[in-house]
Amino acid sequence: MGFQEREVISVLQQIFATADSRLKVGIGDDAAVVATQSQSIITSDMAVEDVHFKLEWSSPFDIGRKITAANVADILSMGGKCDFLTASVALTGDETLQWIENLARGMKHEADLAGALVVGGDIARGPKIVISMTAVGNSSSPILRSGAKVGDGLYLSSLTGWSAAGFELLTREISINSATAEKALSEFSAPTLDYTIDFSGATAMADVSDSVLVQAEQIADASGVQISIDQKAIVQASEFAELSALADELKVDILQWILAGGEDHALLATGVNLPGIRIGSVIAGSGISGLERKMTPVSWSHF
Ligand SMILES: Nc1ncnc2c1ncn2[C@@H]1O[C@H](COP(=O)(O)OP(=O)(O)OP(=O)(O)O)[C@@H](O)[C@H]1O
Ligand SMILES: Cc1ncc(C[n+]2csc(CCOP(=O)(O)O)c2C)c(N)n1
Ligand SMILES: [Mg+2]
Repeated sequence: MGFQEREVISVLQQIFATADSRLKVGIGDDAAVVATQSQSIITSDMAVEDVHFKLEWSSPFDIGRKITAANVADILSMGGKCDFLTASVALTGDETLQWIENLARGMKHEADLAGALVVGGDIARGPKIVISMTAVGNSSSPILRSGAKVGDGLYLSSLTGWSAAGFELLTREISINSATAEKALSEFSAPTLDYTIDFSGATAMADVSDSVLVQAEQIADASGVQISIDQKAIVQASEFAELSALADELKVDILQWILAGGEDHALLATGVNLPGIRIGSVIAGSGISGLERKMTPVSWSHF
């Protein structure tokens, strides 16, 4: 074992140090003390070694970014802003102090982008690395999955499928020297969140963790509507051609990546005249429609 627990805490204390006035008591006591808004949004998300990441595929910095992004995205998808994060980490003991430091630096990097503070966490030994984060955010008018209305459009904040493309390159051990392949690998290792998109006018929203199809179905079910996907509109998206070239090279169905791939953490929203990419419509009925029959997309499922 290359480190002591108190050394790790001391490194974390330095990395997450802040003079932000929202934080009253940070790392070092039994719990953090923070100034919350009158209505908070709370969510948790975890990443498990060999299920969400592999040590040979991703740097500790990217693993830290990815788990933080996954948590922050669940706050953004409620129409909220993320304020605080905690990070509970099981380590095997085979890591170096530097590996742990870089994991924390990745968390801090993404937390900074989100305007959030890492205020605490926990460390324990485990048979594999497991990272569980909790995020606390705020919104005076949260956007739920249940608000989609007939007549709304279905919008993506950015084109999905990049993370699935990176995952495919890694699992098939295909090495392609191009900016497109680089982008896919980078989006898999740590997705770029769409912090600037204004979906405040959305009637319903979810972040794409499992897949566009799974999340669209969740919105349809919660809202009591049908969501019709417009495959022709997806083809018009600005990044489609670039991703399509990579899909052709790998001989895969690009719609499998875009509609059934997960972990992009793009925002999927319904509403009228929203920004982003319009990929469908909300109509009367239930479930998902509009897919060409030949396509039977399978999305990620843990069990
Ligand atoms: N172990 C658990 N205990 C209590 N509630 C849970 C547990 N696991 C999930 N939930 C709740 O179930 C709901 C759906 O969770 P799920 O993790 O599928 O959604 P999500 O956070 O959008 O997805 P993702 O984890 O892929 O980001 C959420 O309200 C979540 O809080
Ligand atoms: C090593 C490795 N194998 C497979 C995958 C793919 N993967 C894991 S979880 C998930 C969906 C979201 O899960 P959650 O709902 O838990 O956030 C996907 C697409 C990966 N990232 N790493
Ligand atoms: Mg979510």
